[in-house]
Amino acid sequence: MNEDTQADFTFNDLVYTTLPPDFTPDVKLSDDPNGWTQCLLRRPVLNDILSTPGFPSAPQFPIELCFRIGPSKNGLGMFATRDLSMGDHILTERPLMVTPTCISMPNFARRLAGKTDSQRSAEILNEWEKRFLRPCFMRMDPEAQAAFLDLANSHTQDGSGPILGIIRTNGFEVANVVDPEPNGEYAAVCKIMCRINHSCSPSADRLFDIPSFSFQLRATRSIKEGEEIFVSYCDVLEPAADRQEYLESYGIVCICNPCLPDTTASDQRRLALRESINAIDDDFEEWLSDPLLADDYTIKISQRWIAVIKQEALEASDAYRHHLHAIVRAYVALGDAENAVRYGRLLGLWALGQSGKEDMLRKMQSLEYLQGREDWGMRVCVDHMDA
Ligand SMILES: C[S@@+](CC[C@H](N)C(=O)[O-])C[C@H]1O[C@@H](n2cnc3c(N)ncnc32)[C@H](O)[C@@H]1O
Repeated sequence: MNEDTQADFTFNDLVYTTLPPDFTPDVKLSDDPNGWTQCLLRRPVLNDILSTPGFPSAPQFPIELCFRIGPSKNGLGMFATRDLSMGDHILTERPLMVTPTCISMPNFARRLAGKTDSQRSAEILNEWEKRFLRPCFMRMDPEAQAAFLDLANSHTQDGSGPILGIIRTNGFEVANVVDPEPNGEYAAVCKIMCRINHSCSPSADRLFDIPSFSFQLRATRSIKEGEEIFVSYCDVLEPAADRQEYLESYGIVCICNPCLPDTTASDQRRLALRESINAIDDDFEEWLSDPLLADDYTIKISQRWIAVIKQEALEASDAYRHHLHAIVRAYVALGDAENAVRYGRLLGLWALGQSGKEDMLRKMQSLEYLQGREDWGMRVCVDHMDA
């Protein structure tokens, strides 16, 4: 890549840029094993990224290769090549491209007056491709362009150009790169991570680390050698019909287990699970202040919900974190060292899977930390027969 194609250029408030910045002449994308990302960003977002503490830093890679990409029920997919446990690091990857999911075109909109809906839609898609996405694509190294064009495209019949079609099929939300204004989300396309298929009971999750400008993929539950690894493209606690509506943008008719008819029982479990989160704090306060309630009152409640989470294979969902935390909090309040550490470790592994950071795991499985909390031993154990 040479300096001409590396230099930033702006279009209205949008900036075409290469991250992390590197202006070394004659350096090719393939010369750096971590690669670069071609980005189209609004100026405030770019400024936020550039001023993030630690940016730019080298990505942290897994110790060994533990997956392969191969044929699946849904085109290519990712498969484990060894047994994996919750929190295990599967992949680190810098995206090929990051672009906004929504672009306002106020001047262009005037040209659409008097056209039919389908004409308007075709012209908007064409403008988006030509004016906004193609310049970003043209900044890529030829190898990156080839890898990008090799990705799946489920939008070949709806008027999307090839670049937009590939972004719509593969784009993963970059959760922590967001404009302050409405519709300010961004989508990232990666060479390897975009081969992972969707499941409404996923086994892995991805997180984006701004300082290294890379995704990390981690297991959210045990995965057996040879098993396909899935992430979720949607909110897994939504009912099946709502999930399906969202998944249509990826060109997916989901056929994973919880989406197979009849979905009523699974929908009810997921809805109840979502609502269970709201009751956790009230149950805990009630338990703390009522010595007549059994010592394991809130623990049993959360354990029952964790059984539902396992039944639906939803360990990746936030509901798992909430219920693990509720159990840790109860054991801490009871001053039960063995169980506080046991569940603290599970909570730490969950957090590792979501954040890629080991410090939470170290903290949550440390008895010293748990005993140092102000709520340690807070609930006075009473003999219920005498109470
Ligand atoms: C991000 S790509 C995943 C990798 C893709 N299978 C490939 O061959 O490159 C998304 C596409 O994979 C397919 N896909 C992924 N998950 C699916 C699922 N649960 N059900 C049906 N199709 C799925 C759809 O064609 C979707 O448009």
